[in-house]
Amino acid sequence: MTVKDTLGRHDDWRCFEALLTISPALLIYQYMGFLLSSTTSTSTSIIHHKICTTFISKQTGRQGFDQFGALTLKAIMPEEKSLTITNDSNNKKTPHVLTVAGSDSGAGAGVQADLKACAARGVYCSTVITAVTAQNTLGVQDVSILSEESVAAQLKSVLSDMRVDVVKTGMLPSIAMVKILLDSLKQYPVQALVVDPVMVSTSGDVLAGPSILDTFRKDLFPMADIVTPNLKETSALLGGIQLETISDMRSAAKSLHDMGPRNVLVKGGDLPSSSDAVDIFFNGKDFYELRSSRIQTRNTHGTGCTLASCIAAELAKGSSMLSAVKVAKRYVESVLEYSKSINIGNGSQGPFDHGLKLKRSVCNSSRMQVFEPSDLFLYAVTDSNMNKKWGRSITDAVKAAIEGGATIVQLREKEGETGEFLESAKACVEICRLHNIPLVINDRVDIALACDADGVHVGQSDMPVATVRALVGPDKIIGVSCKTPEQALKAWADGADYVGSGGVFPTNTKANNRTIGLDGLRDVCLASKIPVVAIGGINLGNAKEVMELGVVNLEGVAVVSAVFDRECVAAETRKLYGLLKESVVGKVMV
Ligand SMILES: Nc1ncnc2c1ncn2[C@@H]1O[C@H](COP(=O)(O)OP(=O)(O)O)[C@@H](O)[C@H]1O
Ligand SMILES: Cc1ncc(COP(=O)(O)O)c(N)n1
Ligand SMILES: [Mg+2]
Repeated sequence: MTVKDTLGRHDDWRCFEALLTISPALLIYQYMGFLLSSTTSTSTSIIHHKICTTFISKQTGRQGFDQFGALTLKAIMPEEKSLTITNDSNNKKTPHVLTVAGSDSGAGAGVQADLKACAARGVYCSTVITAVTAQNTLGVQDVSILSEESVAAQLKSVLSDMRVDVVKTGMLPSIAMVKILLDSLKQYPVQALVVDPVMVSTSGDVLAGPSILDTFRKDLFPMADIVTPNLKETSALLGGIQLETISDMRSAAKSLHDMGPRNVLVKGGDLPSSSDAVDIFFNGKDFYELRSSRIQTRNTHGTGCTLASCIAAELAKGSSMLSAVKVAKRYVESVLEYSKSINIGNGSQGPFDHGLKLKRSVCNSSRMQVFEPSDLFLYAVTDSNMNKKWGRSITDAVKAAIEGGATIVQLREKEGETGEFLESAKACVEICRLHNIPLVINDRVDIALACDADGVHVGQSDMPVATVRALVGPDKIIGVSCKTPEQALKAWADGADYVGSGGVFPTNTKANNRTIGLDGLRDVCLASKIPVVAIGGINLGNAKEVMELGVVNLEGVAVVSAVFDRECVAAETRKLYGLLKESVVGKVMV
């Protein structure tokens, strides 16, 4: 009987264990053949995984079916040519944290904070909810504890199917729940257990009563890779001791370590005597004083949950404990600093912004509109040499172009220092925002991100569009210079928003650039799936001719010298704008 036959009829892996003792190599051989020749269902792939991990650990003394395990298999069966084992990069496992915690309706702490922290740190997060709290920035208004059966069922659903790397616990409101969790972890071991012994919310409301303390100390802590109590929790766990100094925190970390966890982090967010936020990390051997500046903000609700989730996330990615803790602390400091002035709720403890995104819209500095094809109507592209020649700053050039009617601006600064360029770019962003005109940066994705420009324009030999898109995110504008229909189609497929097509006419700004003429422009426009702006040698003398092509997708013209190599930028831009408006009236699409 082959493994395939057996898998068809049984979901019980114990029969495979028996087979394994008879002929492990044969079984693995058949298993690999099966794996390669069929699409496996979820339940059979769990069985596969178990067979493999058991076999590999028996043979090698190592845990898990990793690249090492795969190589071991190859070593056992070198003659088997069909045994192609995918390498790690193709077979990368998604780091996965399971949080076992309470829900916070205000979404500042609890499961919601855990999900956001893991998402922000690039780790998948599943959830087992232990309680549902009604909570906001004023405090906790209600707590409903879920049934033990429900918690057990949630644990089983996730752990039996989803290959969790790290479990992180938050609110565990009953002794029975702690026991259920520990039983589940015995059945489905994970790489690490991070315990945030949540007892009291920042607002002072009780989330797990004192009766749980003994279970935490005796049952949960010995299983933990790290425990992360705050000062109140540390005091409660140690019989109500006073914690006023960093030296008190050190002794407390030592006493907690004696209860069995492999590492302890005593969090000092609430240490009144310290102007820094100091946490003490103890690994049983060395103490580390982890310091960050104390951010002055009301938005600290959920810092503890976030810190523990971020530690779990870093561990799931493969970090050592100390670096996981350091990264997590730095992350909390950054999000607090970023979110210090965001304003959610009327109470004294606000949530913060894990995704580092809300501030912009709160400050209303971002251009909220999405990109419109009509934005390309009169596209002004700056040139550092021309500005130098006429003795004007980039900001003055941009202001004048906008005054004259430019509908979009691109900073194309091929010379000069990065620091200086960034400062000018930031000033231009402000000007453009004021007038609700999009600002795009040529080539320099780093500058575009640093000044929060509206987009980037890249050439064929600059950074690939798909990479730019991955870096700048879904909401920035990306433009690409294209000479051919093929390039225009690729630009669209890679995630660009518009095409700049040319040079239409010969130009001094790009002396050796091949021109495509009006015919080339028409071909690109007809093939394109995104709007096109014509560029290259366009001026008052020929702009009308370009627009009167009347071809589909052609939305406007881009100009450099025609406006910036002139004494009065605003006046020239205005003339051009008028001309374009005239030619648009009665335009016929081909
Ligand atoms: N105002 C703050 N500025 C910077 N870091 C802070 C601030 N408040 C708390 N932290 C940090 O946030 C983490 C959570 O700490 P703490 O607030 O003490 O825990 P909990 O949220 O469990 O009460 C710790 O690393 C702490 O140092
Ligand atoms: C459901 C739930 N879990 C944990 C906390 C603690 O978070 P914090 O100490 O930041 O208030 C909370 N308030 N609510
Ligand atoms: Mg706190």
